[in-house]
Amino acid sequence: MNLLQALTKAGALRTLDHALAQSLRRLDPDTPDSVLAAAALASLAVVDGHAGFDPAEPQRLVEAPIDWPTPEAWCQALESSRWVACPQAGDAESAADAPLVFEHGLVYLRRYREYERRLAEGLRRIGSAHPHPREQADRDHAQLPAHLAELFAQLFPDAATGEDLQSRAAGTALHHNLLLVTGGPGTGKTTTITRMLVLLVAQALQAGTAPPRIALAAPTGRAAERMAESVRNAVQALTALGIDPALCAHLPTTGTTLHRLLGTIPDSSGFRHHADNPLPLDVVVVDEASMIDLPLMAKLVEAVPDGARLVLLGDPDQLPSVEAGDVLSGILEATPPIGAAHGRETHTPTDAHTPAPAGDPIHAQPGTKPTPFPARHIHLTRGWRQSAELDLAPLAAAVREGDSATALSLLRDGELSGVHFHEGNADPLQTHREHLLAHWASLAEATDPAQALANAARLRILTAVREGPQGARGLNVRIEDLLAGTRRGAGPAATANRYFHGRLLLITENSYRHRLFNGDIGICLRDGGTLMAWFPGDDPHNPRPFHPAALPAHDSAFAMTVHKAQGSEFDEVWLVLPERHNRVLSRELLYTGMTRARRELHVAGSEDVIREALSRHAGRWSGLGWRLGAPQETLR
Ligand SMILES: Nc1ncnc2c1ncn2[C@@H]1O[C@H](COP(=O)(O)OP(=O)(O)OP(=O)(O)O)[C@@H](O)[C@H]1O
Repeated sequence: MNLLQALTKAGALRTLDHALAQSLRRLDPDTPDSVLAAAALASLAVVDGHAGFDPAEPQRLVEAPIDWPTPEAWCQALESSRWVACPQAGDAESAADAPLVFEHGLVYLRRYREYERRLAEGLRRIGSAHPHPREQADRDHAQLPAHLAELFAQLFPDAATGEDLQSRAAGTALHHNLLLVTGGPGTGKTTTITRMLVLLVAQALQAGTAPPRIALAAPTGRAAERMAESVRNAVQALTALGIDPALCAHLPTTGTTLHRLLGTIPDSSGFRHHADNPLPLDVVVVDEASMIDLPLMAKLVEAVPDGARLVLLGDPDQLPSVEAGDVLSGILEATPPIGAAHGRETHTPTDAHTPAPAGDPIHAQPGTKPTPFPARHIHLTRGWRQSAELDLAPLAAAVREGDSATALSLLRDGELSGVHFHEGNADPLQTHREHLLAHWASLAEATDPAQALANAARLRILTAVREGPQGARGLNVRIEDLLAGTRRGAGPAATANRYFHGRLLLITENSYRHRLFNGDIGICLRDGGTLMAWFPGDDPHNPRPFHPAALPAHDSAFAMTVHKAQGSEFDEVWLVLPERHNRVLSRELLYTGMTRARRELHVAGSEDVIREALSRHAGRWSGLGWRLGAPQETLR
């Protein structure tokens, strides 16, 4: 049995992966089996979130016992195949007639390799333009013109200590066009960026130029809404600090999704804004950057005009994007954080104003220094969001570090306020039925869709997996059956009566036509005789109604996977882990699930599964870090 047959027999491939391999075989019957299998696996890798596939570690993609070729033999077959391009340089476009690219140890579908190349090129373009050439000598706020230095001190009273990373971030942002601000929940990313925006406005007004055109964006509607709300709160706090309200008035008060920002085109994955029709903006601030996949980030970066700023905010310890990429990790690999950041690398770049000409960082001539990636990164570590109700920080830190002994002891001690461990409980829907059901049943009492959507965010079951007894799909079916039982004159089972008053829905594919996107959550409400599904719109007070039959692909959302919950927060989270280890479990998954909780966290799972999950990283295959010139030791 050859490799492709073995993969098919093991059920490892999707129809699409197999079809790709078969079409190459039809075009050239002499194509070696290992090349056909690599094509199928490169296609499969994308749905698993990878940019490409590593023939040296096929077991990471397919767990079934397969007699894999040796990496050397596989690489050799790939390099000599007519279907596989092996570009000479990371920034060279690959041959259009080869559907596969083999580069730096990864086999890519050409389209994804090109996204990666274009993204790297776009990031370098943004980062290497200097916002204010005449100020290039100014390295930090200490050298700001007096009027700005005064405002800076007002905005960042702790700056004088020299230890305050928030002021470092803002000071850096004044002089660099590509900035990454990372940190866990509540470390002040949005607060810092709001203050930085005030500085940029003041800088422009002082120079007698128009205030910068600023956009706040995020990958999902909910995340965009949360970001705008945080900015509005931060602005309020500034007004209280005595900052001139006229400056704050130039800041945006609403957020938008990346799709909306770029301008969706019905029934197309292209956008209205691109390199030839760039965004009419001077500053683009994007939150939840860890959720952005490779194609979307490439399109965003290409649409950022020359000379504009791009600020990416995110939590690098969260799960990578559901779709192909792990883009934020790749960028961070090439951009170590500036300044002291507990437990992380410290690095103060000396290249702050070295112009960074375009060029291949990897294949530079011997003796020449690779061009440093022209981005700046500040990692914020101090948690500012004090909640008397939920003391999550010590647990989140242990999970992030993969320290299962500490995580388990914190969970078992029960001393963290708001954190509850249901050890060995595989079915909270059984053990805590009344409490959980009371919440979902109450959703049917709302008559106002905006209120119903807000209430829905009070509690959520989050799962690691979709299938199986602890999977989101099975739990939703059971919850719907239970709810059908609680409704008066329930009639047919909920499963038969798919759309019922109070049903929560989760969109599972992007629909540009509806402006509904993967991960959006809505609620079915009956108004008179008509049942409509309501989803958040641009204005949180005015959700948009859809006829359920007209919706793009969707599921129920009483329980949902942690992956789908990225970018959302819920007052009470029930994190339900599978009984047995599953390869999707990782420390990033647990960390992301736990940090979705605002007031109360319940974890249901066993010691073995938690230990196993914390021993694994949710790493993805990606060549972005390498392409951006990351040092070998920082590449995952
Ligand atoms: N320097 C500061 N001084 C006082 N309070 C601060 C400071 N920085 C942030 N905060 C407060 O901490 C809270 C969280 O800040 P912010 O929303 O900016 O964090 P974040 O990192 O963007 O959080 P998330 O990732 O959850 O969106 C806010 O209430 C904010 O007012």
